[in-house]
Amino acid sequence: MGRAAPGGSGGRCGEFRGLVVPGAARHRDRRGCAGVHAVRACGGVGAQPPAGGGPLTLLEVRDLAVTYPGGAAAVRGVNLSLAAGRKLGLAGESGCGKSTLALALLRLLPAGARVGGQVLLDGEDVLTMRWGQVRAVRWAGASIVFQGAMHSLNPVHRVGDQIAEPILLHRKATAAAAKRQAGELLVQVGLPAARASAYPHELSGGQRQRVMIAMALACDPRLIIADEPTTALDVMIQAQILRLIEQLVTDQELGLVMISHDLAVLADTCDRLAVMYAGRVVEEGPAREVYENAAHPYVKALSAAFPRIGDPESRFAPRGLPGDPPDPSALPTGCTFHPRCPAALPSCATEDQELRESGAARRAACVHVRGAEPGPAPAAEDARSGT
Ligand SMILES: Nc1ncnc2c1ncn2[C@@H]1O[C@H](COP(=O)(O)OP(=O)(O)OP(=O)(O)O)[C@@H](O)[C@H]1O
Repeated sequence: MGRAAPGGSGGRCGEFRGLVVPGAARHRDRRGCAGVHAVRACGGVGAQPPAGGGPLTLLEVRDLAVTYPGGAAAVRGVNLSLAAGRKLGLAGESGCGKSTLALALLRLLPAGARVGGQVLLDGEDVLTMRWGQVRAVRWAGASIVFQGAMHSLNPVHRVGDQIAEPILLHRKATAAAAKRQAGELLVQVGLPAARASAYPHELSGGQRQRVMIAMALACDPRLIIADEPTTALDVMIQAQILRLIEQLVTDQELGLVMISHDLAVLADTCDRLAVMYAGRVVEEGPAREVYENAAHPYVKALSAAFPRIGDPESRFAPRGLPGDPPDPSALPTGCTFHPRCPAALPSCATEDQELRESGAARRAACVHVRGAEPGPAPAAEDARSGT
């Protein structure tokens, strides 16, 4: 494994919420900067467009691996690709490595975590950028919305000030301009601008999550990473927040990586779905197809665990998956799912499986999937056509 992660910042606002997508040819800017020059002026670094002149892949994750001190292999060889304006869902049981992957994308892992592979944002490898460069470009390219807004917002600062802070820091805006923009952002996420003067405890859970989304949008990112953004919310508010995120992604042509343990939510919200088990992606493809017709036994079991409207059997008796995910510091040999797999063959205890084609723009890592030879992740453009 490669590099040790620099110390993660647990700090608030300007310290921890984003990375610029450098050289963004189509970078939009609503608040003071324009185009690639603006990205540079705001701290970004330039990247050349692809030689063939094809569409820019917004995010490309290559062979990403993360091991925590003590040997927990939390992410193992993950490849993902995302184009602007597309939504990728990342699912899996608790402990399968979803949040670790999200933190690795933004170089927010705790000190001591070992990271290997590449995280390319518009072609620039975030993992090899100088630390100062990463800090310099945070917020304006990619930003993250964490679950549990109450814990992410500072309870003693007004929400408007918290939204304005990254604008002040990274846009070098005046206090008056940052305040005005914070109000505009609140309106954009469906709250009155006057709520800027509220403290977090004066808002409902759904309103706080809207504030978090406003903060994530503060510096015009091109990529949003939403880690369980609706976990603590009731179903009605959850639906509103999901629609809001979807609308923002579509209207502003952002890329979205949404993390959830809830396959049904991801199938509803995202174009593509990648399901992780024990640190690896075990199935990937068009979201609704993967959810409704999974190829991997783990994904089949996971999707059967959710009740479906119109399917009385599943509605009244959603099936669980016996057993627990393995300890990432003592993974089983062969296919890591084999101890729990209802379809395991004797060879699964010794032979690992790589992702291979399991249908149009679909891949799964299972001995029962008899597709083409294992290959790289579909390119962003394939991902577009696969939905
Ligand atoms: N700082 C850490 N040090 C050591 N191990 C860690 C650390 N953070 C996470 N892990 C381990 O890495 C594995 C993956 O954890 P991670 O939080 O990424 O999973 P997850 O899929 O996001 O789970 P959840 O859905 O519960 O948030 C787990 O086994 C966890 O115990």
